[in-house]
Amino acid sequence: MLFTKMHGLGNNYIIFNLLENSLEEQNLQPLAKVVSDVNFGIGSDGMILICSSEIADFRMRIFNADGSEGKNCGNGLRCVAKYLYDHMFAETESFSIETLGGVVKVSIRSDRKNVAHSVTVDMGEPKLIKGMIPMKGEPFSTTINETFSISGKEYQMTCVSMGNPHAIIFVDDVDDVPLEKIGPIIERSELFPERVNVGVVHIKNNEELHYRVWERGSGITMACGTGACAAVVAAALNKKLKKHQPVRVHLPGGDLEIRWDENNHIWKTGAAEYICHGEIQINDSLSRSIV
Ligand SMILES: N[C@H](CCC[C@H](N)C(=O)O)C(=O)O
Repeated sequence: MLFTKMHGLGNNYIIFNLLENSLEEQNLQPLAKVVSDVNFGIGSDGMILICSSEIADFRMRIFNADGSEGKNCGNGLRCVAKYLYDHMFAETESFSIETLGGVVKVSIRSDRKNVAHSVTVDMGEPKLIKGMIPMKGEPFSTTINETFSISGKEYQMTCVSMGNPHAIIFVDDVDDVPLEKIGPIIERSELFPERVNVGVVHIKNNEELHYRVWERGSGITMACGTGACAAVVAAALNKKLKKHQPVRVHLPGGDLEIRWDENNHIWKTGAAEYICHGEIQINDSLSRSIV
């Protein structure tokens, strides 16, 4: 099976294009763990399938490194958009992609230096009520800087869904937080029935913030596009940043520009790059591990 490995700010995915591979979509979920596992597969933060859609121009499915299916993936969307445009599946620079978290609109543009494409994605509207995150509690209430005690430690969290769930914690220094310790504890807390992505945020000034993530199903990654959107929403909800202004989000893998617009849509602009193309043989040992 042919694949393309791409990344958005270091958050990297193995992409299988089912528009040109005659692959059975439903049989591929177990492959996510195998291709993500460096010891056995190609090594990545997860796997993405490009599929046909009944309601949009294309459809994207995203699987985390542990094989769980995510409902959205901001960095993955930019990679898929660039791939579809570069490989002429998309005839125009703007098109729509269906995800489990909803349909998003993407637009490709060469960046100012005309060196590499940057991709702008309309990530749609953030969901703020507990029932939509989803998380335990009164389903129509929001979680803004609420204190929760998890495994004996208190965390002040603001929770946002960008089609996938994010718990945001404001800190003085994102690098001074043992995210590899608290991430899995919060991710698997009974507060979140579908688990949660955990992000720590430091507001640098009124136009910039730093963000680090422990991703649901993948652990620490270099960047998280939906998480960066959730971080900007949480900062505005906590009146740490003004709504509607562009915010530069600094992640370990690079920067994203995020804007929460006047129509309640979140816009994300950033790069998407190729890493390699290749072919994976579904031989006996591999097929044994994916059936
Ligand atoms: N781990 C996430 C999916 C990947 C999201 C992230 N890579 C992004 O760029 O948004 C989840 O299970 O919700």
